[in-house]
Amino acid sequence: MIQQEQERVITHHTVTLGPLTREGDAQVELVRQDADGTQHTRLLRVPAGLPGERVTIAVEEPPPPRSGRRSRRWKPRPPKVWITELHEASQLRTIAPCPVFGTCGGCQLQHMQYAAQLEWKRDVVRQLLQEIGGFDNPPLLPTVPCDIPWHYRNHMRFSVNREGKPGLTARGTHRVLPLQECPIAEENINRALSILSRHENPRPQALVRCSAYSQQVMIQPVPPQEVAAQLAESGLDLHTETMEETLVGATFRIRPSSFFQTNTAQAEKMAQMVLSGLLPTNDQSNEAAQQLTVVDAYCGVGTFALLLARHVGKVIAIEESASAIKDAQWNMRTVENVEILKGKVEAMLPTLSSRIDGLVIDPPRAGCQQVVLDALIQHPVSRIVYVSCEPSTLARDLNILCHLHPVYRLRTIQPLDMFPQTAHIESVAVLEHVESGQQTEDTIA
Ligand SMILES: C[S@@+](CC[C@H](N)C(=O)[O-])C[C@H]1O[C@@H](n2cnc3c(N)ncnc32)[C@H](O)[C@@H]1O
Repeated sequence: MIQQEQERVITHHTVTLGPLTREGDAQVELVRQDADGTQHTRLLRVPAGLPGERVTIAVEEPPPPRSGRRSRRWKPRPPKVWITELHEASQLRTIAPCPVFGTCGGCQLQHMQYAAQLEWKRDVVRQLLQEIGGFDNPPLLPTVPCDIPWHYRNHMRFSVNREGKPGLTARGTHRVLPLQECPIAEENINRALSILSRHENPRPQALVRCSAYSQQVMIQPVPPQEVAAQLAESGLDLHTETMEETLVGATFRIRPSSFFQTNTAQAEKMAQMVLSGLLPTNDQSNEAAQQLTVVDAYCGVGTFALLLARHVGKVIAIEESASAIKDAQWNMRTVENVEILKGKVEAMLPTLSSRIDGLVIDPPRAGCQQVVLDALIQHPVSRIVYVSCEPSTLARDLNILCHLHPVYRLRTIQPLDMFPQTAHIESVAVLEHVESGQQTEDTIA
């Protein structure tokens, strides 16, 4: 069936959905036959679908470029696809609570039962470790669940539309869906959002951060007095330049542009995983830990550095962002055994790796640069905890450290669900140095 509205060309197809892509969409192959019998197969991604489901989908072709406006950088957009009818639902399906789920670019998995999300994330990590990492049987532990997989985000960056209303953008577009609440944002962010959405906000964005343990919220740009008064009336403690968050009993100061883990409850579990991955566990463990020098590479505001400093002899923390460094210096102001280095990990770590006992490394999605991996291969470190927000680059780096140069053994790898309802996957891998001649078989410790 073809429906034409002005320039919109929409076709409908009844199909059975295939596996989920890494981005959390269901794949489907559409086969079209030409008059001469030639078959054309087209791979489409269906948001809010699940493997095995029988559905009717609508496919809207992207508009052609306006004549004369085609630049050299123009690329055809993928078609917009959505489910119009669900004929046979998967047993893993649940009702997505958000009215804009499927259209909004924020979440991809609200329609999937939470236990199935955890299992899917583990399977993705396993597959990437096998295909990219070269691990036949990786020591993969179950995904650590988020105890309450809703209202967990302590940081939202809302886009603001022409009318000044904040919201999130629709998938694959810059179109703002104005929102008064979001089911994955912390309740205090939603409270602030509902107030902001009654006013005209400056474009292009409104950043809202909150604490999981207090009424502090930080909003940028700084709201005008009238809005600030309404925020205060609703019980929120408005901060504009810095705010504080608590993690494993320590207080961290955070500026608007500094990185801080987005899910405070899961960050607590992650911090414990980092500590148990790096600290010795024998009878003399306290004394032994006091002898260690460890590096916190890509340290942000110093989360792991501050917690490690309670246990080890010395921590060296490396970070390039000026804003995060200022926060880290404040966070570590009373701690004497942490040295904070401002600069790039790729410039600093090679000068340090020969004299350290442990390393926690938490790079951005792109993973570690080759020069960082080279330094860890040339001067092996006894224990490494690699925290990753992108399992494909983690698998690539583990392949280099454990197989291409078999210097480390992968002891454990564990996904940790930092981002429920979305396709983002965080993992923590623990590596240990293998002396030459020892076997490098991967183990679950
Ligand atoms: C994923 S965050 C980790 C932060 C910290 N470990 C935490 O748990 O809060 C990555 C951090 O690395 C910093 N960064 C990115 N590239 C860097 C580089 N080449 N050298 C040093 N720091 C970098 C970013 O500014 C950011 O603070």
